[in-house]
Amino acid sequence: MSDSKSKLVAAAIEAARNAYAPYSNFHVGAALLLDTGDIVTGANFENASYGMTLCAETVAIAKANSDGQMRRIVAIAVAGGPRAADGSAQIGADAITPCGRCRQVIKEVADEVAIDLPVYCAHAGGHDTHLLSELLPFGFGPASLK
Ligand SMILES: O=c1ccn([C@H]2C[C@H](O)[C@@H](CO)O2)c(=O)[nH]1
Ligand SMILES: [Zn+2]
Repeated sequence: MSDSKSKLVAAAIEAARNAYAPYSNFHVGAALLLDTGDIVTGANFENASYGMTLCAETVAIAKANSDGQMRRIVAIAVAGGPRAADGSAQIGADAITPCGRCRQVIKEVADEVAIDLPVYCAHAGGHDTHLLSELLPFGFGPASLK
C-alpha cells in the first residue's frame, strides 16, 4: 500500500470514531485526499427520523465544498463497521462500499474534477480500490443535462 493511500485509509478509520450513530451503531468514516495533500474527513450523522441520516462520504464532500475545496478532491477512502466498546469501528473482513446515494454524490465531484475518482474501501486486511466508474456505471451526471 502506498503511503498516501494508507494514510487516507487510516484517516477514514479514525474519522469513524466521530460517527453519531446511536440507531444503527454502525460507525463510518470517510477521508478525501486533496491535490494539496490535505485530508478532509467526515463521519455518518444519524437522525431520529432515520431516513434523514447523512452518510460519512456525503458529509465529507459537503464539508470540503463548504470550505471551497471540493474541486481539489483526487481520492476517497471509506471505512466502517459495528461500533466497538472504545468508540472505534470494527473493520470487517469484507470492505464496505459507498451506498447508492453517495455514489451519486461522488459522481458529481468526479465529473466536476474530470477524474474517475478512486475509492479505497477499507477492510481488516487493507483496502480494495474501486474506480467510481465501476461503482456507478452509466451514471447520471452534469453532462446528462446538456
Ligand atoms: O457507505 C456508507 C454506508 C453506510 N453509512 C452509514 C449510514 C448509517 O448511518 C449507517 C448504517 O447504514 O452507516 C455510511 O455513512 N456510509
Ligand atoms: Zn451513503
